[in-house]
Amino acid sequence: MHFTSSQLDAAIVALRTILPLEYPADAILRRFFRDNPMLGAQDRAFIAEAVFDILRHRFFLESLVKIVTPRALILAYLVKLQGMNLRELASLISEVETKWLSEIKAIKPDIFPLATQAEFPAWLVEKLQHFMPDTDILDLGLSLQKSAPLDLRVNTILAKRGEVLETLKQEGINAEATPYSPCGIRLVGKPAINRHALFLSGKIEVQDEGSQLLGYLLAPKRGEMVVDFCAGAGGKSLLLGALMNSKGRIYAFDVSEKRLNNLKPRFKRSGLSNLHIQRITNENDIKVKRLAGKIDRVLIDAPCSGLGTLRRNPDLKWRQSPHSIDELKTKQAAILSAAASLLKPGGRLVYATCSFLPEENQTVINEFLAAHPQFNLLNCAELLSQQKILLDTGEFLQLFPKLHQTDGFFAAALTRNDSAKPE
Ligand SMILES: C[S@@+](CC[C@H](N)C(=O)[O-])C[C@H]1O[C@@H](n2cnc3c(N)ncnc32)[C@H](O)[C@@H]1O
Repeated sequence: MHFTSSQLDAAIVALRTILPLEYPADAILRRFFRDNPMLGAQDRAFIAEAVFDILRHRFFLESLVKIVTPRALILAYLVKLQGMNLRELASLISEVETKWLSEIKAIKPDIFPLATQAEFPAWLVEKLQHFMPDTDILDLGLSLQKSAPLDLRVNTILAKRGEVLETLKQEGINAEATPYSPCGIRLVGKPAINRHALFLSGKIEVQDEGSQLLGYLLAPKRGEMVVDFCAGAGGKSLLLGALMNSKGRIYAFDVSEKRLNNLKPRFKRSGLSNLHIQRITNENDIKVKRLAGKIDRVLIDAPCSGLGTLRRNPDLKWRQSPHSIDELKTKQAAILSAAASLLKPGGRLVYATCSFLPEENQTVINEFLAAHPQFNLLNCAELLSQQKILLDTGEFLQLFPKLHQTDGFFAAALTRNDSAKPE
């Protein structure tokens, strides 16, 4: 790799801008690129990769550095993670830096405590130790230090997966069908897919395979009434619409106008006509109450810590805390309880998070079931096998990057007993 001093300087400024982590790293980086239009495509690619890799390995890199500065982190990254040798850097670094970098060259992560090796903050290791042995914590941490693949969802309203794979192949884009999701494609590498004709024509969307499986777990049928309670930018609403062949009605609810606005252009591209996008003020909004007992399928993609997406959002480790997780638990329980009241007897509800913490997952579900005896748990492995998806993680769906090459999703499926009257 030919590496220039201007690339080094730009990466240092980018990292300095991001490191306070007051906002999501990807949003700050996007703004940084907007404010620095003179950076070329190669510079941007280098900076983005360096910044995210440094965040993924920040605890290790910081333990190699005497005084933590953006420059020291980038130099340690180049030598330790990019394997750059000191001769390549000679014209860019001082004598003191050369000496320090040669001293750290042989240091391996395994001499450090578990939290550093796993790249988890101490509070998270402590939480995980309640239900996982240290070897599993390390495995989980290591799997989340890798960068995530780019997964696509074929919009089956407009295209077939085989056709899309063929088109990508003809263009030299290396891609394969995902192992579980019937409409998923996994790319090798990261081509700029959002400028591709398949994307612009609505035939494909970017969506992690794990996220796609949530749609198959809900399995909405044509003509049904469906609610995507925390629709956000609508990744899952669009999949639900395609599974329903655009027949029936989907309400895409969210409290965030901004996120719902991001759904609008995607909806336009999708060829769907059955999506009703509605902002709600909170989970008890009158728009929600009006639909009580009328809905066949409810998806709750709950606001969560996002720790299962650390491959993509490594900065979440510093943006979450035991306190924020306590607050999320309360919010998740309130949303689950409000959204469940929408369900018709015999209907299906899927509660999902991209977290691997039981307190955001099993605990929320178990407490809900204890307080709402008219709801029963359904077995996720059986529901998926009804969709011809052979993936058995037990009664809950629980996905891990190391085992499934997806983000760390959790899902539970519930049904309301036929005999129960809506609340
Ligand atoms: C995990 S994100 C959803 C992502 C989205 N389903 C997708 O596939 O792109 C959680 C969403 O919950 C929304 N949210 C937070 N509190 C809410 C509430 N009380 N009612 C409905 N949505 C809420 C957030 O604005 C956020 O968009």
